[in-house]
Amino acid sequence: MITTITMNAAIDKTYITPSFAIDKLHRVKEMYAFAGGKGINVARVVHALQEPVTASGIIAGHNGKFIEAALAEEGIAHQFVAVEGESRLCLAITDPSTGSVTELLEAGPALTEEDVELMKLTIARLARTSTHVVMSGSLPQGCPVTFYKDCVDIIRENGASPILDTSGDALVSGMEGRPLLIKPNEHEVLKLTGSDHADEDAILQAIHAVMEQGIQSVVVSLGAQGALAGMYNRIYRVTIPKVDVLNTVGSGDSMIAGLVVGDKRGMLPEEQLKLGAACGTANALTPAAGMVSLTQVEELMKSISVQQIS
Ligand SMILES: Nc1ncnc2c1ncn2[C@@H]1O[C@H](COP(=O)(O)OP(=O)(O)OP(=O)(O)O)[C@@H](O)[C@H]1O
Ligand SMILES: O=P(O)(O)OC[C@@]1(O)O[C@H](CO)[C@@H](O)[C@@H]1O
Repeated sequence: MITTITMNAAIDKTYITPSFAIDKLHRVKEMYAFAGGKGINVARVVHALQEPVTASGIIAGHNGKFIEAALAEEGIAHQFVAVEGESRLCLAITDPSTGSVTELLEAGPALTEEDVELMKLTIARLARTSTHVVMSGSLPQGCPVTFYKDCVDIIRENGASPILDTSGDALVSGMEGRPLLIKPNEHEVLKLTGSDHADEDAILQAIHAVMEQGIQSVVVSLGAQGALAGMYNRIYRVTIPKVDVLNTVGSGDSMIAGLVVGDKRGMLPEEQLKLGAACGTANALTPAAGMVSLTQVEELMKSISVQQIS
C-alpha cells in the first residue's frame, strides 16, 4: 500500500472564469469542489493508477467532514486525525482565455502539541503496512518545521520509503532525513542552493548537490518544459508533448503519484520518469486539480521521451 500525508487538507475549489479581472464582478458558471491538498491529490492519482492507497493527514470541522465524505464517494481509503478548527478552502480561479491561474489559500487549523504527536503515531502505524509514505504540502500553524524530518525517520524505522514534496524551511529540514525522493520545481530547487539563475546549468548543479546529500532521487519539474532528474547518480532529461492545457494545479502532485507507483512496481528510472511526467501532463488536461484519466496517461506515455544526459 502507498500512504499519503496531507498535513493541511483542503477543499480545493476551482472557478473557471473567462476574462477574469480584479476589481470586477464575475458570475461563476463552471466550478469544481474536491477533497484536496497535495497529498490527497497524490492519493487520487495513485488510485486512478489502480494501486492500493490510504490518504491520511489532518482535517477539521465541517470542511473536514466534506473531505472525508468526498474521498469515500471516490472510493479512496482514508484515516485522518481530526483536530479543532476548520480545514481550509483553497480557491483556484482559472481563466481559459489567458491561461492564468490565481490561487487563494486559507491558513487552515492550528495544531496543538498533542495533535502533532498523534499524527506521528498515525504515520508510524500506517508506515508498518505501507511500501511508501508520501508527505506533501505546507505545514499547518502549530506544526514544528522539523516535523517532516522527524517523520522521514519514523517512516524508515517502520519499514517504508519516505517521499517528500514540500518547500521552504520544511523542505530544507526534511531533506536532512534523506527521503528516497524529493520533487522540487525549478524555483524551489534554486532556493535550496541560493542561486538566482533559473538556467539549466544551475538546475543541474542543484540536482548534483541534492544527490551528494544522500538523497537517491530528485526530480525537478519544469512545467511545460518537462523535467530534469537525478536518480541513482545519473541525470535524465524528460521531454513532454505540447498539449492544450486546462489547469496545471496539481500537476506536481500527479507527477509524484506516477513516480511513486513506478518505484513500487520496480520500474527502471526512465520508465518511472515517463509515468510521472505522463500523470503530470494528464492532470493539466483536466479542469480540476489532481485528477487524471488512466487512458490519457497511457496515451501520453507514448509521446514522452526520457534521455540519460550524464
Ligand atoms: N503546461 C503544461 N503542459 C504540459 N505538461 C505540464 C504542464 N505543466 C505541468 N505539466 C506536467 O506536470 C509536471 C509537473 O508540473 P509542474 O512543474 O508545474 O509541478 P509543480 O510546480 O509542482 O505543480 P503544482 O505545485 O501546481 O502541483 C511537469 O513535469 C509536466 O510533466
Ligand atoms: O499550501 P500547500 O499545501 O503547499 O498547497 C496547497 C495546494 O495549493 O496544493 C495543491 C496543488 O498542488 C492544491 O490542491 C492545494 O490547494
